[in-house]
Amino acid sequence: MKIEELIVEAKKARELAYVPYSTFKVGAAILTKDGKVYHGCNIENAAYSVTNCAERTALFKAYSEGDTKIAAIAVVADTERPVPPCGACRQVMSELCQKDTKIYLSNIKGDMQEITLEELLPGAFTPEDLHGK
Ligand SMILES: O=c1ccn([C@H]2C[C@H](O)[C@@H](CO)O2)c(=O)[nH]1
Ligand SMILES: [Zn+2]
Repeated sequence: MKIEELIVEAKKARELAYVPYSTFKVGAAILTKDGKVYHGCNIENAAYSVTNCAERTALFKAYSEGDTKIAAIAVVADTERPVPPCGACRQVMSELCQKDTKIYLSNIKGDMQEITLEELLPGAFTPEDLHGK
């Protein structure tokens, strides 16, 4: 699957965003190494802090189906620059994506930025830190 196609899938996912509070729709699409696509959108709540971002929705969907090998993730929102994931998503992506996972940030007007996990969250807290290895 081409990058452009994965971004189209992220745009489709974005249309399902549940955003009554911010009205800010975000979509994400994951391509697994087995060739499956998972979609994710942001899902808000009247108790604002339990909102789930699009990136985490997509990753949790893949993991909860046993698909943990992530080839690529694309994220899209209607932003001036390619949408930057929030800190919580950067932390989750640093653990649930792999070193070779391709990460594509994009926006509705068609800008795209490819970024690495290390660039997203340098010095992330890792399972190795937790276990003192
Ligand atoms: O990369 C991002 C940035 C923000 N949001 C969501 C969270 C909230 O629903 C809305 C406004 O912050 O956008 C995402 O889903 N992904
Ligand atoms: Zn986030």
